Amino acid sequence: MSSWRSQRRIWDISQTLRPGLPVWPGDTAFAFERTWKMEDGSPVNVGRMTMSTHSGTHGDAPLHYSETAPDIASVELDPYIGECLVVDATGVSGGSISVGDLPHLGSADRVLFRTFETFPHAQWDSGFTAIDAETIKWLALQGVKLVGTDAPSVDPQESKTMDAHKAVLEHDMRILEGLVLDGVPEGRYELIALPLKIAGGDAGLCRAILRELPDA
Ligand SMILES: N[C@@H](CC(=O)c1ccccc1NC=O)C(=O)O
Ligand SMILES: [Zn+2]
Ligand SMILES: [Zn+2]
Repeated sequence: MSSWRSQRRIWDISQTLRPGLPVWPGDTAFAFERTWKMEDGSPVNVGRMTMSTHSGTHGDAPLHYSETAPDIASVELDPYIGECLVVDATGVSGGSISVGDLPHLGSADRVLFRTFETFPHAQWDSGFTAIDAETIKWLALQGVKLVGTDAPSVDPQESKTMDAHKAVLEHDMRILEGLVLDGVPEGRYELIALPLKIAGGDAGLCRAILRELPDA
């Protein structure tokens, strides 16, 4: 084992940003180009990205669903680092996770839902599993501060009322979307998923990981 590799297993639960990355219908396509090239005599290679704030694995800012709420540069970082519970919701039918679909959670500050058996890296899946607003409210009452999902949104794609996001706002919770949880067993992990500090940002790209908890 490499000397620098920690003893605690790490799961990279982030999408790879790349040209052709499936994005929300009508949203900005991901693009990457090199603007300074060593092959052209530049001392370094430098790239430029064009992307939506909601591309790939990201954290929503409250500003995304409320005009007067904080941007992603202003949110506290505590929700994005700490123990979390991964819940297997791949068996949920009916389009969204209801309270009845939840297992016994025990105490959990952060809950991540795995809705895909296999994450759709190559194509957009508009029929993704959302989360009922009632489920968000129930989680908040259990003390949950952050809800994550491998789906591109906590609301259904066709939602205009954004009820799940509004429930998150009501309870001042935080959201991670576009996680990749394939092969991650249900259970408790350390979550590290800090959103980029973007002034005025309605969301922030994350490099999200799960790490085995230290031996109790
Ligand atoms: N990840 C986003 C998805 C989303 O709602 C969205 C993303 C880009 C453009 C429009 C969107 N939503 C509604 O029109 C979300 O926070 O749910
Ligand atoms: Zn989002
Ligand atoms: Zn969202």
